[in-house]
Amino acid sequence: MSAPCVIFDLDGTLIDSVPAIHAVSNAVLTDMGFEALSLPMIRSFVGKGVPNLVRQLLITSNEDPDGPLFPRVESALIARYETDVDGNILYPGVLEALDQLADRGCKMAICTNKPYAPAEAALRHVGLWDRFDVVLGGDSRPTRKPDPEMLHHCHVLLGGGAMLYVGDSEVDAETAVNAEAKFVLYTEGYRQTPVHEMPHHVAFSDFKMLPAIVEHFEW
Ligand SMILES: O=C(O)COP(=O)(O)O
Ligand SMILES: [Mg+2]
Repeated sequence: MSAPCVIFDLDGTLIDSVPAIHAVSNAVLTDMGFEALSLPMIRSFVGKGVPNLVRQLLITSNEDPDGPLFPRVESALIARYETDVDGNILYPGVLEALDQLADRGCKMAICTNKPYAPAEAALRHVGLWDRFDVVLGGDSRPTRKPDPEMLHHCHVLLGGGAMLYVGDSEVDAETAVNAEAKFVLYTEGYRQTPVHEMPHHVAFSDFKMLPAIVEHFEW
């Protein structure tokens, strides 16, 4: 069988981006006179894109998520999101795993709910920008995950054929179910649900394991 395409989620899958999102969120909140929030709390807001993050920041700050503060917080957050990239940290073994998958002939893509521009900035920061054939962000398509359209579109842009989707969260598992895609769960990201309660085909905790999972996947 020819090498499958491998489509990756970004936040909590290839990079630990919560330190960056935490710093950006707290800079925006404190600039506006609100209290800073803890890192675990911010982590629980990541996975559904910027609109959800902004809503959660406002709700936690006792503000109306549908009120006039929404666009102000959203634009302040997006402005910083692209520049404050230092807190994006590559998970161990990712580069080596991507090298091995590329050597095996796998086409690879990113399908993230993070908007495209900060996704590009984070990928450049960790040295991954030139590793992917396609990058789609949360604002690249009319809808975002868990709507399957984004994953389907990414797959089409890669040229179709056998495909594995690799992600860390409940949103990714739901997207894979909606897309009827084979889902490989990275267990060390931001999920809040026990692994056995998340629909997945294979789970792994160390990127060293990923090339063998792709090689021996039972279709
Ligand atoms: O920005 C987010 O909310 C999540 O991004 P992800 O889809 O890469 O996990
Ligand atoms: Mg994720």
